[in-house]
Amino acid sequence: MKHILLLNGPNLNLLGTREPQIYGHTTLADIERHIAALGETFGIRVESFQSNGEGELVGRIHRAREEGAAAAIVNAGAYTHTSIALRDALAGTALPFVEVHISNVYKREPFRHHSYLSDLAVGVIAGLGVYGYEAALRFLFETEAV
Ligand SMILES: O=C(O)[C@]1(O)C[C@H](CCCOc2ccccc2)[C@@H](O)[C@H](O)C1
Repeated sequence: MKHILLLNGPNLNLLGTREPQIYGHTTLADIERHIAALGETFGIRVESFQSNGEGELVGRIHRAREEGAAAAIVNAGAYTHTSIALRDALAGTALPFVEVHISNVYKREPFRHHSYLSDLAVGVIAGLGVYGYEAALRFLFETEAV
């Protein structure tokens, strides 16, 4: 069975517990369960990983490629806006990925308007709430990226 990586960055483990006005009430565990279940209907195994550490996220990207992941869904959190290391890991492993943001970062503070990842991504989804993760998975399946 083909597999993909669902990667979530710093503070996304807090989803559903704080700032619901921005990020909603769905927990990360709920997102991971939903995406895994939907992936199964597509014949895709979804491996989920969340870390608050930049280095751990970099290492998980390396491992995904080593293990033959076909693609990734990446919400790098605030590292989106700061991390050349994550950019280099995604570029270096050539893992096709969809960048997802729950909030519409372009309606928020200017420092969230730049991403070190977007030009490497197959596509970017922002502002659709947690539905962005499902849209990313459906896109990867329908376009046979996976
Ligand atoms: O909108 C997104 O998904 C973001 O990637 C979320 C990041 C923040 C994740 C923090 O998530 C929390 C969730 C609940 C409570 C506190 C933080 C933010 O730094 C990006 O600019 C946009």
